[in-house]
Amino acid sequence: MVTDWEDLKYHSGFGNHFSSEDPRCPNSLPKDQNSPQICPYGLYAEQLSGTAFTAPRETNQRTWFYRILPAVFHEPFSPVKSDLITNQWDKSEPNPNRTRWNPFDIPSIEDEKKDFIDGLATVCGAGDPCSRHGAAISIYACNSSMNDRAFCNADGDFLIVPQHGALRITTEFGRMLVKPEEICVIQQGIRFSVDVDQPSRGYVLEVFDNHFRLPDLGPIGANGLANPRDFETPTAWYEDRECEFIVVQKYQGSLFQSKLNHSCYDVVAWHGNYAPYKYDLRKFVVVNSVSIDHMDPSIFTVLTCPSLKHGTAIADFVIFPPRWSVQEHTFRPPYYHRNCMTEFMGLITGKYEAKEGFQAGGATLHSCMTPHGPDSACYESAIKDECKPMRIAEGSLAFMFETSLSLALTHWSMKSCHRVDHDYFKCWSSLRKHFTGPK
Ligand SMILES: O=C(O)Cc1cc(O)ccc1O
Ligand SMILES: [Fe+2]
Repeated sequence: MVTDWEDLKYHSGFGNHFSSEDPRCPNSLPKDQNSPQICPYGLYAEQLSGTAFTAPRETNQRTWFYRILPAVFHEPFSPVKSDLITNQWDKSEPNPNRTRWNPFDIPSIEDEKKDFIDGLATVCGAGDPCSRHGAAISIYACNSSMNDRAFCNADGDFLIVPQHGALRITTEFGRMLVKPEEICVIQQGIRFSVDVDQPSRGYVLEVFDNHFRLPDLGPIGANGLANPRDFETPTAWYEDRECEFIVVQKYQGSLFQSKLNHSCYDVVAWHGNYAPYKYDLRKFVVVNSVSIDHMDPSIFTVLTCPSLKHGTAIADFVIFPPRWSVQEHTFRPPYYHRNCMTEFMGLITGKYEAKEGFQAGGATLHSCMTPHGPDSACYESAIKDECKPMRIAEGSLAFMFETSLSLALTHWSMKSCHRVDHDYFKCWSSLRKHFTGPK
């Protein structure tokens, strides 16, 4: 069947309990119960648990699939070698330096065919999927589609930020088109395949502890930042296709593969609240100071993965969208700072206000307590600013993965990708004294 991905229908809302049927099979969802003796259309019922059975009701997440064959129908897993994906940090030398990467290479199809799985490389991370605590940040750079191959992450949830090229993502729940300036979340255990039309690149944040949720709004009130109704979840779609199909599963930081004799996208209907979603970052409602001073970037939090320490995230996903800047007699760019959290930044498009030389498709890492802030040119210009209302970051979109974990860097990111900008520290080397001395 030919799909027009631009016309796909989605369910709207964050964290809702959805009911979804492929329109080709009306009434395929069982009525009034999850496990009838025989399901409609002779489907198999299968539960996917995203939280412990006994998790409190407000956090409990699970989905019921009604599928042609249950996922259990597969050959045993065998290991797949992967040099680029890792969740083992003990081989890394600690390195507190401010690090900047020039745009990560996108492989040309003439050189080497690479799909989303082949093109996924870990940049940094901490913790461990075995103890279910930690996070990892990766880059994907690929040029071909995952034909009859699916990926399934048993270790945690993926938040995917496309930077170049749209992703056509097929999941067990249905399909979603995710373009640059949109993001998607595909949770632990959900099988998905990524198709691309052109060489493509983006960023991935993986969390092991918990699922992402919307941040609390506190005194902001009931509206603002990312509004729940703007999150979109795929609607049921299936194919009944016999073929040689491979599922690649990441488990304890290593890859394994297993063969099926059919497409794993055979879910005719599903219901539940454990489901992937996408979000258009242009819909974010920006809140900021309208009097004086620079607010902390937590006001730009789209999604947060909380830790057990109240108010402290395993990882926040924060964006720096185009907005009005109106604060008076204020140093408007980001302040100089040292942070107990670690900040990884990426640039989807345009420029980042506080830094020359930060390029779209590249990244920066400012590790915990490593000093950073605007470059010298930004400082000199901001202290002379007339502070009139003005648009900032027009046509630009930067983001930050901010984590309470202290991240270790991989050999790939520091050496073999050859993208580290060794002159990054020079951004600050022409800072000069402005001290006027005692009167
Ligand atoms: O370091 C950065 O560029 C990110 C950042 C932006 C900001 O406006 C305030 C604090 C902060 O860490
Ligand atoms: Fe910062």
